[in-house]
Amino acid sequence: MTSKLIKLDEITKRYGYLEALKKVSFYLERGEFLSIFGPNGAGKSTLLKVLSSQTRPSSGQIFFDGIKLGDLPNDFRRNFGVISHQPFLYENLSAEANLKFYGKIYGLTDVGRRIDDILKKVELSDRKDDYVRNFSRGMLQRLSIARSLLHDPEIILLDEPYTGLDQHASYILSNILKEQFNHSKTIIMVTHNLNRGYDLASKIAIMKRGKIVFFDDKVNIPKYEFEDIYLAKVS
Ligand SMILES: Nc1ncnc2c1ncn2[C@@H]1O[C@H](COP(=O)(O)OP(=O)(O)OP(=O)(O)O)[C@@H](O)[C@H]1O
Repeated sequence: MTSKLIKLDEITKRYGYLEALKKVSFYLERGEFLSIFGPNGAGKSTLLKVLSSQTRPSSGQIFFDGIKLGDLPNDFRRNFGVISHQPFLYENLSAEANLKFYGKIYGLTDVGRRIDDILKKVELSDRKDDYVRNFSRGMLQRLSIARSLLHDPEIILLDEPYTGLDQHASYILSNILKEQFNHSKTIIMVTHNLNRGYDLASKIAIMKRGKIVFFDDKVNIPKYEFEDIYLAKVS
């Protein structure tokens, strides 16, 4: 086992003539929390999609634990929890039925206990029998967080997870992410919220026009300087 849990080697992603990612390289060790910032269109979501195998890179290699993505067994995807713009929930099922469905896909044996625990964490226990079609946007997002963490994944990828969450729900999510980080999960989060992203992270990346233009340990970046660094890198 290598300490480099995730390694990207010159990842390029083209959509026609547009290069959404241009030779992106970095690595993360197990248990790190990387926050990725950058303006609209910088390639942040594309990077997460490539990492979660939702789209293939045009060139370059991704390694997990030293093994090429293409050489990993199919069930390797179980190691991922992905929170993206799509909730991946069935509107005509209750919250609990949705989670049971995912529990079955992941072959979880203790699904009842896990569902109770995770619904408690996202504060939806009292709505577990309600149809998802009647959920507000923030409740959908909370259930989507519950769905993505139900199988206790090693690697958590989040694309703007605070979108649609009110202050209390944002607080709940931050606490869940801190807990996951304390349990040595490896986390990559794309966010426009400099403050929150900085506070949670152990590493910081800034992207611009498909390139990583800044990548460093948070300990090297005083918080009071971070906004200036960000603005200088993206302008
Ligand atoms: N499926 C696609 N087909 C064609 N172009 C795409 C596709 N997905 C993304 N792009 C383009 O790739 C570039 C990077 O998009 P991406 O969504 O990765 O940016 P982003 O940094 O996540 O932006 P935002 O902050 O607005 O979410 C953009 O120019 C976008 O228009």
